[in-house]
Amino acid sequence: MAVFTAVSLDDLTQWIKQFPLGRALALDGISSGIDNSNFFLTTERGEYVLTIFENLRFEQLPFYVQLMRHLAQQGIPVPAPVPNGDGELVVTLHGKPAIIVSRLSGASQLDPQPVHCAEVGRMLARMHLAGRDFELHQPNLRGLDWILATAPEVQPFLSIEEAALLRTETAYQADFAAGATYAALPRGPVHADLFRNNVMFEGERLSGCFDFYFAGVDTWLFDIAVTVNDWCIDLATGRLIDARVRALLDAYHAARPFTQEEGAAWQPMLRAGALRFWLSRLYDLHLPRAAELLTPHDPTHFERILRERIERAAPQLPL
Ligand SMILES: Nc1ncnc2c1ncn2[C@@H]1O[C@H](COP(=O)(O)OP(=O)(O)OP(=O)(O)O)[C@@H](O)[C@H]1O
Ligand SMILES: N[C@@H](CCO)C(=O)O
Repeated sequence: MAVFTAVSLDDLTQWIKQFPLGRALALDGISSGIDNSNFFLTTERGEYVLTIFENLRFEQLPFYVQLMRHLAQQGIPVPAPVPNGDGELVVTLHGKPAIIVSRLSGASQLDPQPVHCAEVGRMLARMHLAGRDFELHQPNLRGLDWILATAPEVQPFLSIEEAALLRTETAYQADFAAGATYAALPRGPVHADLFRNNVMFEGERLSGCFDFYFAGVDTWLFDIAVTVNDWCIDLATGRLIDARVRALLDAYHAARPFTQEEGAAWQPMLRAGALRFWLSRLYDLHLPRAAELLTPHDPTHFERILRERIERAAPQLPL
């Protein structure tokens, strides 16, 4: 279940009048998702998604919502937020921040083939380029600073082997991020959570991506590493599947060519992407928020991926 705030069609009768969407005709709770309450909303004007934010506050939302608007305006297939009559994108519903966005067509592709990975790579490159002139700035809130602050908090819950891996990898990433190669990497707004469940396909064509609530400014390569670590692996072992990696990277490179520095940073960045999700999953498992309602994701999946990336070289970036 993933509707934490109950909303009925009756609740929307007055509320929806602030939007240029006509009357609300149907409202269906969406069962997937672990952070927010989401509903498919049909109005006289079309199909939308209503999101009520359960954890993010008003002041935390402009970066994410404006970024979606900016990207949608540039033709990237992301949900477009609908402004109300006063031009506001985030409004109150049942005392919580809420938005209405356009509904994307398609369905998740949970068994991706190289053709799907190529679509994801092409879209990610276009998204990075389209974000270059986005004016708001927020760092990646799950970046290195967060990793360095959070690792000590989970250390007491770990086995000796896990604790050693977390310590050595955190030190490795801090060292890598202090170097000249890292400093030269191109940066901008990144999605930072572009997993299979956040992308829609119609057949072999990518029809959209969503869930921008981990977006922030970081290196583009970090975003690519996070994406490859989910789309291009054998889920059971975490091992990279070369044909998928090649397809994703070649398609990305065709739209936004990689730099020499990115080539040099690729292997460490794949490790950074794995470390970030291993740590957030460890944190959610061992230090859940008081109001956490759903089962946390399995951290050992990303521990396996991290060990794999350390032990086995990944295909190089095309340069
Ligand atoms: N704009 C959209 N168009 C079509 N479907 C959408 C849209 N936004 C969300 N959905 C659907 O709602 C589901 C939940 O959305 P989302 O993943 O953003 O929720 P969440 O609670 O933030 O999830 P999580 O944090 O677990 O990824 C998605 O899996 C998707 O099926
Ligand atoms: N993609 C994250 C969940 C938050 O969206 C994970 O797999 O840990």
